[in-house]
Amino acid sequence: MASLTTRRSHAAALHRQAAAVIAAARPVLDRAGPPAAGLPRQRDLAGRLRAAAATLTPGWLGAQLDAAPPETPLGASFPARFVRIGTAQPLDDARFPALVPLLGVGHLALDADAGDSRVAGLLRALLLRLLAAAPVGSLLVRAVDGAGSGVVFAPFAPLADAGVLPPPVTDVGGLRAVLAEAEQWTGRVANARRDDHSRTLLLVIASLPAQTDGADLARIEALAQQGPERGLHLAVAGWPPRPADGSPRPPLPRSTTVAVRESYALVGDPPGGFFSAPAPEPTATGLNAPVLLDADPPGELVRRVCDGLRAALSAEPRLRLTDLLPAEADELWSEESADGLSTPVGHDSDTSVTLQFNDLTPHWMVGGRSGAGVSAFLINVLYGLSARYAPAELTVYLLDFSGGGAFAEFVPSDRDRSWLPQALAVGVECDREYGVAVLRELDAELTRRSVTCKKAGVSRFAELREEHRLPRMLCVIDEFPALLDGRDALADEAVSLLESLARRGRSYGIHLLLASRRLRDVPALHGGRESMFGHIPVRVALPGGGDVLEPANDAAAGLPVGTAVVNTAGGLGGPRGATRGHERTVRFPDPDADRAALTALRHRVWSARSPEASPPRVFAGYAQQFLNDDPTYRAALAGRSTRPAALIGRTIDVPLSTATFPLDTSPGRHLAILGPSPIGADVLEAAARSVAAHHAPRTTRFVIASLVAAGDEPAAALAAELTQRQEVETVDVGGLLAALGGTEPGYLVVFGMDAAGPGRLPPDTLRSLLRDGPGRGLHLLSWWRGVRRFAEELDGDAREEVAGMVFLNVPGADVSLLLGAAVDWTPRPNRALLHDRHADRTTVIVPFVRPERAS
Ligand SMILES: Nc1ncnc2c1ncn2[C@@H]1O[C@H](COP(=O)(O)OP(=O)(O)OP(=O)(O)O)[C@@H](O)[C@H]1O
Repeated sequence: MASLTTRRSHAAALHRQAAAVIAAARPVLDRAGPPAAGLPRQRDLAGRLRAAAATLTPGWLGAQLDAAPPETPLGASFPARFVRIGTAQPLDDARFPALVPLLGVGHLALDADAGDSRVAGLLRALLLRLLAAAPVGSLLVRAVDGAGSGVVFAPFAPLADAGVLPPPVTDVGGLRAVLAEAEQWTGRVANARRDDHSRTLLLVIASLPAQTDGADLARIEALAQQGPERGLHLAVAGWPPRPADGSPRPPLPRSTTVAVRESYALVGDPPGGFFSAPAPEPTATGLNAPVLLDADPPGELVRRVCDGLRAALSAEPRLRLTDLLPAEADELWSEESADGLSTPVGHDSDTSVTLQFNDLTPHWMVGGRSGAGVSAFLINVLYGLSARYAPAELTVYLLDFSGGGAFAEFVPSDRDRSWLPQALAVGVECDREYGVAVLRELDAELTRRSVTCKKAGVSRFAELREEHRLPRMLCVIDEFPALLDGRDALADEAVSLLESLARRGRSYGIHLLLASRRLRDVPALHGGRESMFGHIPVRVALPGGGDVLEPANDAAAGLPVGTAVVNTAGGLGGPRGATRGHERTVRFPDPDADRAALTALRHRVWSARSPEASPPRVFAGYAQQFLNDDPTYRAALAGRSTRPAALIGRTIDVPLSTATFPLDTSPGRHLAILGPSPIGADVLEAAARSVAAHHAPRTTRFVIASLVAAGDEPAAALAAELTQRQEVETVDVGGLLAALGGTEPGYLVVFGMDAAGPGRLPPDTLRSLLRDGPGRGLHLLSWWRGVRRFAEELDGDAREEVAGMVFLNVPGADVSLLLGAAVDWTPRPNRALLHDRHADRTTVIVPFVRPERAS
């Protein structure tokens, strides 16, 4: 980047030049008089205005973009006080470029949004001119495209990685994040010494997102009011917005307005000035000539400029992951964790910046907008730690709620069998239930360690380590706010577990690394020491992640991708300009750019594991579960089981234990699977097969009936398989009615029992089977497609008569009604709710499905 002094003197020269041109143009305009002054004079005037425009908008700022591509080098025409937006055409044969003042002066507001292709084209032309003219890296752009899902800015996508123009935001949440960043930006520049005033933020709004409300619009207006002196400028399409509540919005403060008409546009007066001559008084008439807006620049030209900017920006040497790892020659796992864990997270200039998980800085929180590199930062930290600390020194739990699958590389897969030996449990696309199960496990470990500490009479982990070789434990939770979502018992439990770990973890070597891209949704982030976040001293703000810092700390405003503000004092700021020992801005590497090194390191670490090491326990939210893979089922098949039980699926806990429903002799020990989903047939089939496996061959019998088409195939397959081990009878509805009154021990397995027809199941027979059957070893396993039919057949006594229920796609309200208690359940694919009335337990499970459903 050119030195500040050179740039400043270049800017001053251009400014002097521009002032001279304005001075020269004024008498020309003054002499011109009203447009009726005669055609030759107007042609002459247009000629002189063309010449003035050439001086005011040199290079990219005024070039014809559709003609031969400009050869002008990038970054050569700043400051861009004026920029061309089109061609004014007072007469058929008299034209001159239409310029508006923008950077350093005000804003641009177009009354149509980018749904009008001319507006979209103009925004792209404007953006191209400004990006190409500005010294590389000095102009940062934030883009909003509510109606167009971001397509307006698609040609500029290559700039995202360079940090110049992150992917456009398209919803109201994104708009608010961008506004917050712009507000921080204006605050930052207001506090800055003049030297810091070297970058400009341009906010381009192609269209406002749906649900933008009055408060958002007021924020845009306030930014427009304060922006020009503070390095913030706006180009807003679709302003004034059409009022939803009937109150019209005023023009955007300090802006040049452009009214888009059928075949041309009208340009209003620039902020603080008039186009009309001051005779006798200037009047606000705007530019007295229709303007053809600049057309969409050729894609090839945009590509060339973006590539040029990327190349220029990457001229600064990029950090590589290997810069954060121990030197190749060093042994793996050479560090001890008694006093803490430490790893470099990036470089501040040439100096490596190291962070620690220790007594002083026990927990970290990372924030950034989506796409800002949150996953990249976490991956760097995990590789940095796993190269330095052996599994005996460090164990990690990884929970990913972001849906990004960033931790998938740490678990074995078909393509790569390696895993991270320090990882104990990994939740890929987690459920909250799984997250809470992991936190419970950590909390239990914390309690165990506190007892050990008491016994040993010590209060610090480092002292405990002198007696016991315990590893430090790190729990990384990507998108942790997902755990706190919802106002239910699970969210309450998650909060209290996180609080307990945040408060007490430091003394017992248990650490949290929390990350999120939507921290603005988390209340109490700055609630002081009494809040859980008050116990998280290390704050890492990536681009758009200023929320992790104290509200008055604006250090993260305008960070490009690949950089982060690292603060070890809970996000606290301090006087700008003063050296802040607790806060550094670092560059960090993109691990994706170094895939080969990453894979090599993972294999090295994996190969160094102990021969007894087992892979981490993995919970993949999307993974289906099959009875044949279940350890409890296998044990039953091998004769290692005691009591008969129906196996329904896998519980969402750390070991993924089998969800079972024991079938003992208590009245009501029957299982009803409820919901229209055809998975009901799968669950019933698994339940029946697993029950059969619990009995020695030829010691029980099954009566199987399928009353619905969706049950025919599973019923036939079940019958075929069970016949090999037990006595099996397949019956139709008549046979079923007879079997209901039977007394022999065994199992009635009914697919689609609701289809027996209203009133066909004799109530007394059914009730006596439900009550007395288990005592005689007779159980009913059934799938009902509708909860209502089930409740009707059982005459309102359903929950008394049938102790086990599995709910599939049944709404939470219906479940609560049936169970007579409020239940927090939202039906979703690959999940079911298992209720065992006798055990007083209701759990979310992953139900077993038939192997044919494997996806
Ligand atoms: N240090 C870096 N320098 C340059 N580019 C980077 C850097 N870190 C990450 N990136 C790039 O930024 C993009 C987003 O990175 P990453 O997936 O880590 O972000 P994220 O915040 O987790 O995003 P998401 O919300 O999509 O999960 C990727 O294309 C990545 O290659």
